[in-house]
Amino acid sequence: MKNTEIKIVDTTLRDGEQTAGVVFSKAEKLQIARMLDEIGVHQIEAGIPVMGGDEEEAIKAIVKAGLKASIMGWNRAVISDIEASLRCGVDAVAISISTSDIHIKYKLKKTREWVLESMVKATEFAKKHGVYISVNAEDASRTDMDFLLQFAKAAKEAGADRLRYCDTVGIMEPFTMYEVIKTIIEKVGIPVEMHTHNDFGMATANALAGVRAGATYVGVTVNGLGERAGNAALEEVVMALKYIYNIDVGIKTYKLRELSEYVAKASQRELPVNKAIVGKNIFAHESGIHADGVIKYPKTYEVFSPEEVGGERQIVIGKHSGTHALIRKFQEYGITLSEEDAQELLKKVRALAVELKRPLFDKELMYLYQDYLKEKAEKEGV
Ligand SMILES: CC(=O)SCCNC(=O)CCNC(=O)[C@H](O)C(C)(C)COP(=O)(O)OP(=O)(O)OC[C@H]1O[C@@H](n2cnc3c(N)ncnc32)[C@H](O)[C@@H]1OP(=O)(O)O
Ligand SMILES: O=C(O)CCC(=O)C(=O)O
Repeated sequence: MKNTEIKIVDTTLRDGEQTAGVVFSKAEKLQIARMLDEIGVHQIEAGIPVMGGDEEEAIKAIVKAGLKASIMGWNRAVISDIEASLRCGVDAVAISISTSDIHIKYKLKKTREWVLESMVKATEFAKKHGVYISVNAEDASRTDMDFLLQFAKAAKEAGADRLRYCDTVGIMEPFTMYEVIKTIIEKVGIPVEMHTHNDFGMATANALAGVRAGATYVGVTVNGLGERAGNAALEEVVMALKYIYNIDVGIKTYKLRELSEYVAKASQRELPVNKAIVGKNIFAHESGIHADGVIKYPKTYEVFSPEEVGGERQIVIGKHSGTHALIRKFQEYGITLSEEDAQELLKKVRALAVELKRPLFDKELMYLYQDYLKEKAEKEGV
């Protein structure tokens, strides 16, 4: 597949900020938009203009920043929402409406006909104003397939440039996702964006399944922020496309860690140390067999190098270490350990790591080494 075919649509500033309790300041929104633009995302969903106030000001500031990325405003299928987007000067609008019967009946309290009519009216209105249009089928994954196809066809006829398939409650799994997206593309012939949620931990897998079926846009958020369990994470999707599907979407991946750390701080949602791709510990190796392998040839236990995502490798000395890692650690300090010294010292390392319930700092290793030398000298009667 050609690399340029898949486009990344980032919604950190819309769905990401909808994470319960998260608020970005206007300055943070602008800075995140700049960083997203800098790493090369195709489109930034900047927020919800109809909210007015700070949100509207932030979106206007992002538009004025003159970024390379397309700037999208999110809207309900409501004309006044779209008018608010147009006032912000965005070049793209998302027009969203629920398509599942459960949403239509219990949330909107309307009918399928009303949904079609509202979407078509809103799309035709936006089309007249010359903006790019994504029509979003909210709760698409719980929507009757015949109705979803009818909705997608009507969106295309009304002038939509793409359909956003929303797995709103994260209920899909990759095998079904593949079939559904393939059917939409074959039967309607409209470009599809994947918008997946992580309620069952499958947001990234579902997004990839959609790409495999022919979707050409992937909606993501930095660090997987978003409603409830969040959305497919930008860093995961980009790296998985590259290393699992061999699709390079042209993102400057060496800046991912910096972006993730900024968003973690601005959102006050700390990055777990084992967070895929950008966690602090994902290139940390303690186990003897792993550390030995990585010292000899990093690809034995690393799919890509830490530098590629702005991270760094650490060889951690702790309970599970082996002699190869220990010898190498002491080499960093100009100390050559014999095999026998390393074996003996390792016993002390293990005992102390168990006592402290953590790996050891370099300073602690040096103290252990000094103790070991003293004991050895005493034994030898020196
Ligand atoms: C799955 C998602 O992420 S959808 C995006 C969700 N994001 C947000 O809600 C964040 C921003 N939201 C807001 O600021 C407000 O909810 C606003 C400005 C959009 C609307 O505010 P209010 O007018 O006060 O309405 P409120 O939010 O309480 O209720 C939503 C109304 O929109 C209707 N609605 C919901 N979705 C849609 C839609 N896609 N298209 C048309 N109408 C919709 C609801 O049925 C309800 O209408 P009702 O008043 O006739 O019952
Ligand atoms: O993206 C949309 O327009 C729908 C709202 C959403 O975020 C979702 O359904 O998950």
